[in-house]
Amino acid sequence: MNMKKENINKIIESKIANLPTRYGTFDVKAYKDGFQEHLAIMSKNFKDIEEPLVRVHSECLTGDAIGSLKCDCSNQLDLALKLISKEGGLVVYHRQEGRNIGLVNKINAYNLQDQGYDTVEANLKLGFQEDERDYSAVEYILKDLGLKKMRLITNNPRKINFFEKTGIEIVERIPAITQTNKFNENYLKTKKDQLGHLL
Ligand SMILES: Nc1nc2c(ncn2[C@@H]2O[C@H](COP(=O)(O)OP(=O)(O)OP(=O)(O)O)[C@@H](O)[C@H]2O)c(=O)[nH]1
Ligand SMILES: [Zn+2]
Repeated sequence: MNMKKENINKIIESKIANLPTRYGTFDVKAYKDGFQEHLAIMSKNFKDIEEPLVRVHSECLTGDAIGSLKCDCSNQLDLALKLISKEGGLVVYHRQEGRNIGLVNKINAYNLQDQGYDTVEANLKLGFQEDERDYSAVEYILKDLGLKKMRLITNNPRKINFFEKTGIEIVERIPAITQTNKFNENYLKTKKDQLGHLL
């Protein structure tokens, strides 16, 4: 499931295209790494900014496309797109659904959560690690786009640890904190208590 280092050489890149959105017009570039296709979404002034905002957003079909209230993904994506359209920067839409266990397994994890397991316990019960994501394709993308320094939008210390080792300087961490609701309260608490999120 994890992306292997050796696959990185085989990444196929698209050209850059214009994408008008409700947040403004972005430049987009797609990358294909095996079965996973990722999207870099850049503000028009991205290349001119020395320390751009960067958000690495993990795919969440239920949150991003359907408006699920079980997680904070949709709100975080909205926040990131608003911020980069205002201040300049980049969102990498990283297609590692369900912390890279895929949609079928994530829905099975939700089924276990319906029975009382939390987000970490459910992953473990299904035979996965609590977080199966691998950010090496994102590293490739950031370097392809010439990024040297960034203001990283995240609460996740694992992401920070990974990108600190890439040689790209994190000059600032911007919290990705959005509104909680009664359905995602426990999810956020588990992220804080068990996954170490800076919430
Ligand atoms: N396996 C699993 N994945 C989930 C669950 N809820 C959300 N996800 C996935 O988690 C990913 C988002 O990760 P989060 O842990 O919410 O946030 P993060 O990206 O690690 O951290 P931030 O940068 O602070 O937002 C997306 O791929 C979601 O599909 C769940 O209950 N189980
Ligand atoms: Zn989500």
